[in-house]
Amino acid sequence: MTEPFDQRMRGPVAPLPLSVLTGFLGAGKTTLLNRLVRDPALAGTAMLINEFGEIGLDHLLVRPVRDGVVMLSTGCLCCTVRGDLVTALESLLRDRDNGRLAFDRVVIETTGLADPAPILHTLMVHPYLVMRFRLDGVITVVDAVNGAATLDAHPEAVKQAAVADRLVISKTDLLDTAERRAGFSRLAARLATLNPAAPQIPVADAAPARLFDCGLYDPATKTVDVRRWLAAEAVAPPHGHHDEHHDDHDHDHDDHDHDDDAHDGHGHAPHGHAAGRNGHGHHHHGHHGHDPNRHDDHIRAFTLSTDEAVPAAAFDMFLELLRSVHGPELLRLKGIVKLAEQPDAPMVIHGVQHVFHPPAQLAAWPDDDRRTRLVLIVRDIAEARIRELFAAFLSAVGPDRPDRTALVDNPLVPFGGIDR
Ligand SMILES: Nc1nc2c(ncn2[C@@H]2O[C@H](COP(=O)(O)OP(=O)(O)OP(=O)(O)O)[C@@H](O)[C@H]2O)c(=O)[nH]1
Repeated sequence: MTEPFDQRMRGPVAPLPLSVLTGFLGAGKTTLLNRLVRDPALAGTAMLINEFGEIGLDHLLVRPVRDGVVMLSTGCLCCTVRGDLVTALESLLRDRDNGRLAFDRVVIETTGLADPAPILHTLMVHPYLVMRFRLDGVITVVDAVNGAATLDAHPEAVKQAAVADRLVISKTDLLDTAERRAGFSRLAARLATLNPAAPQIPVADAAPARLFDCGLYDPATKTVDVRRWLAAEAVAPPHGHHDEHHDDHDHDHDDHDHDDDAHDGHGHAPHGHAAGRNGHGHHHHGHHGHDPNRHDDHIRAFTLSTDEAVPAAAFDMFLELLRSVHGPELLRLKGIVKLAEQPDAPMVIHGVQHVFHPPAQLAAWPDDDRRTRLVLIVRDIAEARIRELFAAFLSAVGPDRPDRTALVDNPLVPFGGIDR
């Protein structure tokens, strides 16, 4: 049997699932959380609510039923209170360990302005927290009516959507005119382009079963579920010669029906959902683009996969180059990797920008698909460059080959200057 996420975590205390709930100001995070805390399925959930500004109104709204609500009122979670986040999580754990609080899940609601990356970083690199929590996923609330304008105006909002594991579409009840519905169709297509792997869940359907347990570890089966976690099938196949711009999209029909289950990749539906999208070969925005500098035109999701096993040292170098050269633009990377040294015990990796969760090695491949698969969400990096770099590090390329030597010797070269 495979062990949960990280075999080093074997021991008396299983890591607790932790979800990050984000979404721009006014998107409807608190409204959603208020509903969720009443759900019996979340009875054992501690909520951490980050407040922006001095007056903590949110805690008045969220029922303090579970005794697990902790307020962070020192400002924006992303920049000023990561220390507070650590302290708050540590104190939650202490209370739990001492029997003062009972909970088996944590949800952190960020402020609307927060860049979720530093929060994820805190959780991925803190030596104690990384042992006690496993990141279950990022849930991003997007307003069905105002979402598009928000994406246009705020790069943080685009990033929040791009790093999500689940997108919750709020205010769908306000889609009461043909114009709004048309606008929403475009928004949905736009979100599917930004983040094809994240199911879009109308808020009315946003039950705990569809929002939580999207991490690598599946509590239902008590095993890792790489396929569900990676959702690589939902991400568009290689775009061939296309570059990172999407201006070649000529479809204007909308195949995203958000009122049914087709978009929920959770549980048993992910493949139908993925196949439906992949049928189109690539994703399309619809025709909403009057601003050529839209933030999301800079973001794209794609997968790298190979049958070849890659030497651990070469893979490390590949990641190191990605991180050092394009860390800030590497919004998210998830993957399962076949190492040459141990091809039967794949490595699972997960990164947000330049920060990576400690890699976990699985005891065995979770299913028949034994390829290395990486899902990347990047901003302003040409997919072709990364494919080139990846190819250069595969085992077929000998360590003595000049192109790899050039890559290793000069990390600034590969994204610009390799002549092949
Ligand atoms: N009609 C409608 N209104 C909603 C919905 N969700 C939220 N709202 C309203 O939108 C406003 C903002 O909702 P909040 O839940 O406070 O949003 P938030 O994301 O927590 O906002 P911040 O804390 O400011 O970041 C409130 O007036 C809500 O009543 C929805 O699904 N439908």
